[in-house]
Amino acid sequence: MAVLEFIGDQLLRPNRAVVFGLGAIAGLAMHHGFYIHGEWHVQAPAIVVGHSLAFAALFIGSVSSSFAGGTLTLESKFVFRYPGFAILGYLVALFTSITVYRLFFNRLARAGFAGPVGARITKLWHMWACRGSKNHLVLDRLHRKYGDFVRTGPTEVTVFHPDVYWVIDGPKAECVKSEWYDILDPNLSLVTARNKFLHQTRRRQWNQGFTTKSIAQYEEKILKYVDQLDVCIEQDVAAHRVSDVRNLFFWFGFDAMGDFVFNKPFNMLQDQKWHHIIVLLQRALSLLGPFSAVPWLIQIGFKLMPRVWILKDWFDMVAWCEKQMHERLQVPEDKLRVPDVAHYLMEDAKTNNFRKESMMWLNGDSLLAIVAGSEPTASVLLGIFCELARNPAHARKIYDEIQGLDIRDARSLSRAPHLEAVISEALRFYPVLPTGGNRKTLEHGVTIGGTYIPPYTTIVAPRYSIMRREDCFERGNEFLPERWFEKPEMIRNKAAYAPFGTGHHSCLGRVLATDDMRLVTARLVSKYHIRFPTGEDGHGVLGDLRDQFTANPGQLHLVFELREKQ
Ligand code: HEM
Repeated sequence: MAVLEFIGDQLLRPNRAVVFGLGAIAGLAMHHGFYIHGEWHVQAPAIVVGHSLAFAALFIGSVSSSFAGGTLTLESKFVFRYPGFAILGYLVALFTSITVYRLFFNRLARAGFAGPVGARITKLWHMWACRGSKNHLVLDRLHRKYGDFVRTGPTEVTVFHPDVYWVIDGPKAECVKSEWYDILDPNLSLVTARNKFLHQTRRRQWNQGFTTKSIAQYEEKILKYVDQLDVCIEQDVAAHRVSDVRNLFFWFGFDAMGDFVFNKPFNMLQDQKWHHIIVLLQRALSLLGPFSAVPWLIQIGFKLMPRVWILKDWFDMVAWCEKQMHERLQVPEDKLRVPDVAHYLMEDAKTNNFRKESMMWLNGDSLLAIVAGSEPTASVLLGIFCELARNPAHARKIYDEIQGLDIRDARSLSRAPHLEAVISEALRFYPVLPTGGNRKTLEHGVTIGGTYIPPYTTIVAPRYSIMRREDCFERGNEFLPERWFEKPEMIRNKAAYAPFGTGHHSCLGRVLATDDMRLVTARLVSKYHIRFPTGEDGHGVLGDLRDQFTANPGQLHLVFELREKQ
């Protein structure tokens, strides 16, 4: 059957069925020859551009061939319809093939994993479900509906089984980080390194900045910000003002991080206002709420529309983080009283004569250090103080046990069991990564709690739900620090507890963050009674929490009152 049919002597018109069919064959070939194999998210921008160019070329070719030799050879109404039929055929076949394959034939479909139909077809379903940045609640609902293994994407399973952390991140783990972690491409960073060897090598460099000695040096700096935090609260007390604790803890987190990472505080506690760049950073991070579900869309946005909407904030933030590192590079080392985290990260760049790749690591790691070193601690502190106000008995117990301990020494405070228990419980109840931290199986797949997860499947392990499982934590939906020392039987399965991650990808700032929380909690509890003001019940901290890879908790206002002893 001919592609073009003659009408009259000269004029041609396309055989629509054939043109449509040819397009459809191309669509099926693209799906089965290319897209079905391997990862394409990083190439997504090139795919969009390539397709746009190819479609445009079809139209241009059609127009120019219609006027071959200066005379019209194609019937005019078909000049645009002709390529249109081909493109339609291509797209219909491509998307139908993708849908049918994902619904009935891919590995997860054949293995019979249950999940919402929309999620089985496309992750755009998930993006829409997360438009309010409440992925932790979206997944929690799916858990209740479908059980411990839920298909939440064409090639994604969300696992609520407590063994998941050990399987995906333990010493024998046969998983890598998922596509999400290419978010900083082309920059490199420790947390986003998907290649195990590269990750290990970079982690060794980071480790040098987290030895017992360097942590002790950072803590000395941090004490200054505990003092400043206290001054802010004193001022609120003197003015009979309610304290905006969310602001205070975030300012504390960023000021302390600025100092121990870049030797450069943001002075937010001192000025009692947000630094404009931190506002920008928080706005930029908010795009991770809905878009984390769709790494290919993030790549398209970042690479094709970097100056549009909130994406501009993201790139301004990245540029600013890089600038901090570059400015830090200019500071002579002998000017530093004690080395900061940047000092250790720059070692590699110096050794390699600031080669391009070393600078890419520095750029990516500056963003990692800024985000990881600030917000997580602030958000758990918010949880701790919300619970202390809700149940003053915890504050009373902490107050009693820290008498006789040095509240400016985190090691000394580690001997206060109720304080330790409150921190452990806050890390469980207010997880810093409510759902983030996806991994991907390799060629052999993995087995979790008796269920086989096929090769090349993304595994999501939502801490928010797993750390509340009733079969792992008795009365898991309640904040009960007692389970961590007086009533160990209330912890039924400790495998479910992984606030700092597990194994070789676990948090490097664990000791530092825990010490920060000890120092702040002990200082404020030793000096103040804490209560909710009228109309506040602390509900907003979790209720308004936005899951943007890291948790962004809601507002909290508290009244601090000086203890009589003062
Ligand atoms: C309460 C506070 C914190 C919690 C709960 C926490 C939790 C975590 C978790 C769960 C991960 C794994 C992320 C992933 O798998 O993608 C992680 C990674 C990391 N955290 Fe933290 N974090 C906290 C504070 C800090 C602080 C203060 C720092 C200091 C800079 C820090 C530095 C890092 C780094 C460098 C990594 C990447 C480790 C790697 O990939 O090898 N964290 N954190």
